[in-house]
Amino acid sequence: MPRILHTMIRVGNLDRSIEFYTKVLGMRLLRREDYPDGKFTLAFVGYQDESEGAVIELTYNWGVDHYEMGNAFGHIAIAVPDAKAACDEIRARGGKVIREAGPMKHGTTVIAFVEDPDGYKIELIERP
Ligand SMILES: C[C@@H](O)C(=O)SC[C@H](NC(=O)CC[C@H](N)C(=O)O)C(=O)NCC(=O)O
Ligand code: NI
Repeated sequence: MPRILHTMIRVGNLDRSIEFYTKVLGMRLLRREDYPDGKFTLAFVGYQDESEGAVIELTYNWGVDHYEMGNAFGHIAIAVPDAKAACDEIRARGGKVIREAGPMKHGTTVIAFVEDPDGYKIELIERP
């Protein structure tokens, strides 16, 4: 049965991103690998091992500290038991909440949005 393994995002500062995904969002750094021939480093972060759940692949191209975000990519979604409490905790840990918890526009699902250090959007979806 195929399954989603990871979503890859390019980041401008790997340590900054690892710090955010582990310390602010509570993920684990699962593995980090340098590819000197390609001048890039990969770091995988997530809540479960890669054999158990989808993860985020942080790609750092050496010397590239900024990417144009454009308007096509949407977000990565995380399930949380209480979206408001999650926003409060993320703020307390220094994270940036860009959309407070509440029912989504045109719908009823309770969501919130957080922005990562590069400006990628992380959606918190309330799943009690
Ligand atoms: C169900 C949950 O996973 C969602 O992502 S719905 C969130 C909702 N999405 C949209 O409105 C998509 C259309 C929009 N025009 C777009 O291109 O992003 C959303 O972002 N709602 C915003 C809000 O504040 O509720
Ligand atoms: Ni979504």
